[in-house]
Amino acid sequence: MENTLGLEIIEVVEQAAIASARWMGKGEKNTADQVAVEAMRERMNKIYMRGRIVIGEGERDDAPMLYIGEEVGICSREDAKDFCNPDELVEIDIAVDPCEGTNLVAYGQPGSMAVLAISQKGGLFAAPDFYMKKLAAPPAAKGKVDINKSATENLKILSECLDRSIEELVVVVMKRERHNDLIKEIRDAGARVQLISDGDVGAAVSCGFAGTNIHCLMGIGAAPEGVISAAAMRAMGGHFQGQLIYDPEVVKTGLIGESKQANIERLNSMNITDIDKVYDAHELASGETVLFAACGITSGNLMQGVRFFHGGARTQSLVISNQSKTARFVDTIHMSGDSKVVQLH
Ligand SMILES: O=C(COP(=O)(O)O)[C@@H](O)[C@H](O)[C@H](O)[C@H](O)COP(=O)(O)O
Ligand SMILES: [Mn+2]
Ligand SMILES: [Mn+2]
Repeated sequence: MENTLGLEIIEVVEQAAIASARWMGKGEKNTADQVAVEAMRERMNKIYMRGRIVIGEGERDDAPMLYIGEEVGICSREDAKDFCNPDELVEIDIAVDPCEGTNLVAYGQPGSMAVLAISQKGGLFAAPDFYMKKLAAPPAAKGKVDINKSATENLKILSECLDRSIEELVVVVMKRERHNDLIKEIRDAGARVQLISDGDVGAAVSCGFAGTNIHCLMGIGAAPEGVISAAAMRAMGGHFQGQLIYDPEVVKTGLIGESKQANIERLNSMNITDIDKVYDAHELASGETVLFAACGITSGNLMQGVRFFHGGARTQSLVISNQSKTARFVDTIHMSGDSKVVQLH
């Protein structure tokens, strides 16, 4: 699966990032999102595959979505039998966030990306559009930190695993009212907090790499983003745990359904009966092959954002594969038809 898809999915995230980056700093988050969705869909539909979107986006804010259940790829077309041999066909599931950090793009802030995760059919947890409590940490702390432990305990464990003092640790937390106590606890324990307004996929994946100066992600973000983050961490051997949050009182933003009871019923109707289950990366991204691909829209810890020149653009992407055990950074110059200049820097 990886060999045939690897290069093409880079182009999928590249095209989404380029489209969205044209709206960087324009204050129009829905447009930045919509153009990314359209570019991602258009490029995915040119791939020789039968793909199904298991995680799309847009339910929360009526954004234009690659909708859940949407079939993508040449081999999903009605006339697919003319091009695709069913015996050779691999059916894949895809989780997408064409513009992760729409606010970041709209306001020209760092850390936005076009991102997706791919696995065999059934290989990605079809997370509902709920919130998720998350804990991400470097490979050295995998299975040692635990979302059921307090932040203070986890920081002690992390400090031992990474062989550095708690004061030398940086924990990313989304700046939300719901995290006020968590932030205080982390600071009281001696660690430093990096507050982000949006974009917890980038923060989670940053924990997987030494040298990003991010050692942990704690707190509550969205569940779909949790699955995409888990795919990356599964592929690179980092720690990721997620627990669905269904009580609006905990989330505080109010964007989580009408009531706790209604949310529980919704989860049950989706066959999620163990509603407090803590999922690890292998459960959220359980397929034999897991691929994660992202392309920077605005620059962040992991990737540079899109840089335009005379109609062309330069992008930086990251593809992580559990099969080849690679984290591949891809730097691409996209030349427009009549480029007079192919800009190197
Ligand atoms: O920041 C985020 C926004 O994602 P997007 O809508 O694709 O631009 C995500 O990274 C967060 O995980 C999540 O969506 C957020 O925490 C949920 O929103 P909020 O209610 O503002 O906390
Ligand atoms: Mn997102
Ligand atoms: Mn998004």
